[in-house]
Amino acid sequence: MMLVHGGRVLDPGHYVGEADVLIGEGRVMAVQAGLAKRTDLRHVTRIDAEGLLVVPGFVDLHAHLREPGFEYKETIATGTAAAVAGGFTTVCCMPNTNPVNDDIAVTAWIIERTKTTASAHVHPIGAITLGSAGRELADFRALKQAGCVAVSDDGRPVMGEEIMRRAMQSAAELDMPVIDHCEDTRSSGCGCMNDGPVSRAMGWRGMPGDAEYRMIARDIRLARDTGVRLHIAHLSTADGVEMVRKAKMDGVRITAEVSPHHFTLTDDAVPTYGANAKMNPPLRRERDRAAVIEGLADGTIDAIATDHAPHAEYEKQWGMDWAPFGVIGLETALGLTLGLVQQGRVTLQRAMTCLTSAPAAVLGLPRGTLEPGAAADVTVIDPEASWTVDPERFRSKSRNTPFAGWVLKGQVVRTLVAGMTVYQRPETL
Ligand SMILES: NC(=O)N[C@@H](CC(=O)O)C(=O)O
Ligand SMILES: [Zn+2]
Ligand SMILES: [Zn+2]
Repeated sequence: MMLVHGGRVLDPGHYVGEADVLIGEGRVMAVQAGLAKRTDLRHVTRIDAEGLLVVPGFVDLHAHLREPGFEYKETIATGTAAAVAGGFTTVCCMPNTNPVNDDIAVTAWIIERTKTTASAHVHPIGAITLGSAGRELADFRALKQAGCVAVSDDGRPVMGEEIMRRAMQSAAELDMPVIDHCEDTRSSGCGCMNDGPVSRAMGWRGMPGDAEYRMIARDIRLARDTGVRLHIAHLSTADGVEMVRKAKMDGVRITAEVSPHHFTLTDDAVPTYGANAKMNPPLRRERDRAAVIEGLADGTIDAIATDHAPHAEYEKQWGMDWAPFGVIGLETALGLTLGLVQQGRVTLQRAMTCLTSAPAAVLGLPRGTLEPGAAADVTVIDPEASWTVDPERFRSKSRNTPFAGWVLKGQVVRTLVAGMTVYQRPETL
């Protein structure tokens, strides 16, 4: 048994206040004030959390762990090591690996690899179409049975309306969420950043915001027809937020996520950070950034997801036109999220909800909670600690972040997965 004592527990929806957390056999046994004083618990291993915040381990419902196939960018081992260093104890991994996770053999392989190499829970996401090529549906029933928690062709939008409709019908029957990378490639084409004054000033090809808008509009219509649970990935535009808000009011089963880079940066940052600020969807305008923050605050956007997308340094050196899209995010998500809290844009409770119980609820996972009986996945945070982002210290294999050198306030001190310490802040910081 183990006792995390003296901290301020913030378990969204269940418990907020000073309390001790008792852990046994990998599960939460009790969350209660005064446990540390009980004589029968005198000999239990203790973790001092005084002055610290104790929260459920974060759930990332959108990350790219790159294994199998792109082990030079990331592996399940390094990606989950980065996760727990960032306070995440559950990671859902996108299927754009090589081979694509469109087949139970790949799903089984990922789950097996997780057992032997991962420091966090990993839930695979299966592909919508074979090879994510947009032509033939994968076997969702088999993928679900093998352990996939959702389906997505993330990175490759499903352009064909008829195949997306059939995908949603099939997913609805199985009650599997469809995670939607909303991009109409007819307008985003070969762009490398947001279309607007900055792209024009730089002479870089733009990706207009309406590429997102058009796809969200189509898929809300299909979701309404099919009754599927539709989850919008990495929402980036004001118009997109408005559409999700309206669909929710209309009773469509829709949820959405935003990534820390989209609520922190705008396309004004692209000339400074270059390819390390190249991602899909691209950083947008200030109006869009304000809208996604507003959406987070009012519940239109359910969850914060990292879209951790590691790429090798040499690939990012190919420059704006040729570098692959994507930035890493597992190790900076907490600091950037707390930035919103420090600026008074969202409450601490809302921020923690968006990292824990809300993403778990989107996928129906029994995680992101400290309720007695739940797995003892616990993150201990020092909300006052300021630290400088140094990509050389990342656990991730990749370094592609625009936040190098940024000073963030709020740091993970310790992470437990199923009651075991899997990360501890290094002494020398
Ligand atoms: N977000 C990105 O810019 N890149 C992702 C794909 C994706 O999430 O669409 C990747 O796999 O690198
Ligand atoms: Zn995507
Ligand atoms: Zn992604």
